[in-house]
Amino acid sequence: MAMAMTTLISKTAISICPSTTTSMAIAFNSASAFCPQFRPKPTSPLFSKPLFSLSSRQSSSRIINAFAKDEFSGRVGFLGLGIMGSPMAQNLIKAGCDVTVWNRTKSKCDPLISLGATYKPSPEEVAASCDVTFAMLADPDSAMDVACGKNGAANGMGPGKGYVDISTVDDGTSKLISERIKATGASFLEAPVSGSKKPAEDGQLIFLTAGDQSLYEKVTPLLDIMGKSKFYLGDIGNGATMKLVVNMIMGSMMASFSEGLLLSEKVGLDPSVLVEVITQGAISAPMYKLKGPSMIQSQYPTAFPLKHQQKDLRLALGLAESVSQPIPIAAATNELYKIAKSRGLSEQDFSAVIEALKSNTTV
Ligand SMILES: NC(=O)C1=CN([C@@H]2O[C@H](COP(=O)(O)OP(=O)(O)OC[C@H]3O[C@@H](n4cnc5c(N)ncnc54)[C@H](OP(=O)(O)O)[C@@H]3O)[C@@H](O)[C@H]2O)C=CC1
Ligand SMILES: O=CC(=O)O
Repeated sequence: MAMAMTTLISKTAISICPSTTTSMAIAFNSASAFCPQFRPKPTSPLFSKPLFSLSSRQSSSRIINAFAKDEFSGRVGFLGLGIMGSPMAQNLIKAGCDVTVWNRTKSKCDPLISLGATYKPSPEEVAASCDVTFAMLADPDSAMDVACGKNGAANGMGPGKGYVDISTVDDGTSKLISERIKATGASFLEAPVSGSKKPAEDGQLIFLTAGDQSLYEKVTPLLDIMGKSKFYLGDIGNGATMKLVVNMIMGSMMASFSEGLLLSEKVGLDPSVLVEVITQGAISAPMYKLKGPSMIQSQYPTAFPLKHQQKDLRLALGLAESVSQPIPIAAATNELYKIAKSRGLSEQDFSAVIEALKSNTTV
């Protein structure tokens, strides 16, 4: 399994052509055919990337491939317009894509309709009217329901179409959705994202994709509008599990950071100084500087809802169980998020987990 993944990754890496001015120009002209106002993101000369990922700039050869095949005429569906789905769909519209939207709570479609999106009253009708449909749903149940339920997207899928599920779910759910979509003759790609509300707004997400490689290639220009990089990880399930491992680590980091902030305060240190010290050292992570100051003020403006972080920990525990891997730190962390949920903090940012460590929750 590990061997197979490595092979795939290196094949992907080998297939990247070096970007030249000419090839980039051809690529961007082709992308413009899909989304007329498509503009490449400026790339920093200092930008560094892992060997096996594709930054927007490097994937120019794939943009050419996608349009040379001309299998999609460019109608893009988007299902699920929450914290993440809304800005992602907005970026597609702003890039000039022909976007059709649906959301369970219809009012969340209105700002996108104002920007030029078309509305359809069910996932089935979105899928039927689009060439590729993205889905950004809360959890495994909603992802399954929107894809495979009554009036679900699968009913509108068929040969030549593609379904890209970007929700964070477990590999089992992703495989079930894939089977249902592929039974219609359509292609399926799982593509959960790393990066939160702000990266979604800024088109700076990281896509963790797996499934039909031809669909990956076709939607490359769209992923490049919404994100800064993407990984193609091979078989269905690999993207979902990579996302769960990343979020398992993130949840534990936040819990540990919370303990540190509270301990420093209790022993008479200034927690803001702790944040500065961490920021300058080897354990620095953008998250600490971003969330620390508001956590110290007991403010948790929602970027990544705490209920979703707990869902990801729960799914990571299931994943670890399936391969008998002990993850005691994640297990303890999950309990902390459950306490936070029981204190009514589900809809707040996941940094509100710090409240579970306080004797009296005041939020
Ligand atoms: N926020 C973040 O920082 C990140 C989130 N993620 C993941 O992305 C996904 C979406 O997250 P986010 O946008 O933050 O979440 P939100 O809670 O803001 O949005 C969830 C979306 O799912 C829809 N939904 C929920 N339940 C159902 C259902 N039963 N049937 C149909 N639709 C449903 C909601 O519809 P409605 O509006 O009607 O409630 C909404 O569109 C999650 O899997 C999350 O783990 C990944 C990376 C970052
Ligand atoms: O899933 C959350 C994120 O920040 O990534």
